Amino acid sequence: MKNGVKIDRNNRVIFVKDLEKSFGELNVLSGLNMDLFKGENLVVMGRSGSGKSVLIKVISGLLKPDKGVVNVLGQEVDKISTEELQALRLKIGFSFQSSALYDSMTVRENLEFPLVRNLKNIKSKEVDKAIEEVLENVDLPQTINQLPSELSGGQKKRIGIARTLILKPEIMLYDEPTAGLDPITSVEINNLINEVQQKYNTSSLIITHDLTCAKLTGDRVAMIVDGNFLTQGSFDDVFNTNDERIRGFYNYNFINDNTNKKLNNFK
Ligand SMILES: Nc1ncnc2c1ncn2[C@@H]1O[C@H](COP(=O)(O)OP(=O)(O)OP(=O)(O)O)[C@@H](O)[C@H]1O
Repeated sequence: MKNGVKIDRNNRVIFVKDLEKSFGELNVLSGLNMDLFKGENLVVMGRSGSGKSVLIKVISGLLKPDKGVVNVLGQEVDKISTEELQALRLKIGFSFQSSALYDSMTVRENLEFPLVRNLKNIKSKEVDKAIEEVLENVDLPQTINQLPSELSGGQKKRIGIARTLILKPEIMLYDEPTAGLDPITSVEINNLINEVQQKYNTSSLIITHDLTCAKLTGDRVAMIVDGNFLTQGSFDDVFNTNDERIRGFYNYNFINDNTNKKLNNFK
């Protein structure tokens, strides 16, 4: 148990079995198996082009698998209707690098948008309450009337996460949550990911190259090599290995990012 978070290993919110996905001659995922348990943060790492984003896209129904089972909250994403998939997606929060805020809208308007678009009958009092609550939870209530241009990179990221959380998703998918942030802000975002896990009881899949992020947020870390998870376990279990493919990933990360190294030693 991490920070009072309970992981229910009898409840798999996502399970992927023997997943295969190719593009022409390129085999990206070849028989991948994955479980995400209720309340768990699972970090998926792997070299650029190893198929991490493809995995997220298959799980969210944006790409069809060639073979295998992809079950999300009890439903097989490639077998359900478009309407069912839309309803399922409402239970999944996407925090992608591309999910930028609308520049011409205030923080309030940015947060209001997903609510009124997805919950047609919501009353304005409920909207106000939800906005207030989510801003408290990301620790930015004072920004409510500001424009994105008036926020720091870290604040924008927090509001982006708030915009996802406002629909109270059961699963969060984070794609490179700390990319482009300075090391201190990255640690703040990592802490926020853990707070979200606690406060919203979400299960999260976190795709990252950032070892500090993996160490701080991951209850379990999995490494994709050659289209499948080569290994998975605690951060220390995964990286405490002589396997050159994993040692290489680890060493390369530190050689190329001394700040991460300092932060990691600091923990
Ligand atoms: N729609 C597509 N059509 C053709 N090839 C694709 C498509 N989507 C992904 N690929 C290929 O699949 C491979 C895996 O891509 P993916 O984006 O999943 O990598 P990644 O592990 O997320 O990389 P990065 O860490 O750089 O984001 C790449 O070689 C990519 O070019």
